[in-house]
Amino acid sequence: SYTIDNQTTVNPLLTQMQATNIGQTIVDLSAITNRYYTTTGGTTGSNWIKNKWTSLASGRSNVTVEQFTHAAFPQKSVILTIQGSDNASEVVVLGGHQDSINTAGTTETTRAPGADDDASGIASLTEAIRVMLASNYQPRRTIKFIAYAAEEVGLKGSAEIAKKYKTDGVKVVGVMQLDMTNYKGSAKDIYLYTDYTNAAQNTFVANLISTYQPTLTVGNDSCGYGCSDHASWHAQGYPTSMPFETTMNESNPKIHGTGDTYANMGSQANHALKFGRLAASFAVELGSDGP
Ligand SMILES: N[C@H](Cc1ccc(I)cc1)C(=O)NO
Ligand SMILES: [Zn+2]
Ligand SMILES: [Zn+2]
Repeated sequence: SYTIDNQTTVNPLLTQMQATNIGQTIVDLSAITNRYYTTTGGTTGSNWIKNKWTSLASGRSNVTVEQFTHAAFPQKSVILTIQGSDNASEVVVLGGHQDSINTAGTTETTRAPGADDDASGIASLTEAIRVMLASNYQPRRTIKFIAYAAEEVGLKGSAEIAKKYKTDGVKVVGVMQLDMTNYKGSAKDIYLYTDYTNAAQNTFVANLISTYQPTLTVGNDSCGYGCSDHASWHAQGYPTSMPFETTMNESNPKIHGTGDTYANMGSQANHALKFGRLAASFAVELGSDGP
């Protein structure tokens, strides 16, 4: 049941979240030459996220950060887990992908900043993690934040993780994907994608926006293919949602090349803040439900 009843917990978190923090994470990640799944930059990016999330988790006994070793490639996904209290067997997943690509061909030295695609999603999630942990929030369900490896080359990281969770019988009650959150290319603020997602959960996400960010406008669109990691979870039968930055037709033309930079998004992260706040409200509202 998608009840929205944690305003006293959620509202203070949203006011603490800052676009400048999100912007700094985008700058730091996009400074790496590339974050391609087979280069040293791809490993550097994975380690950067691990170190960042580990520092946010310091002092919290029920929070762990791990790197997930993938069978077929060197870039490791990063998973931060906030262990639940009395409903810990039910798991809420929020993710974005850490890898970047230059479709002209990505080698060790090819520049692929990936500021929007998808440093912005990782940065939105990181700011949600920061305020949730700083406030000592304790969920009843378990909450996992995942920085997926190798999305650009066929959703490889999320496919391996989602399959493992299904095989292991993990009860994932909801998944949110943040892929590209900082390019404001369309009239409305947040577009909820309707393919490879769950309609009931999408309605819940729309209600989260109207409850916690009432000035924002919401639209719908569809990709027409498995356009990001939510499709990996959907394929395993889990409920997913993908709030996206624009309509399909107005998507960021600079992605997958040297032009996907923070500067080309106005050197600010105001759009990404909306998605970070949505992630925090999704995590707390779903994470606070008992058995
Ligand atoms: N294909 C996706 C980007 C992408 C996703 C959705 C839409 I609409 C437009 C573009 C990708 O490159 N993800 O990393
Ligand atoms: Zn991409
Ligand atoms: Zn992407």
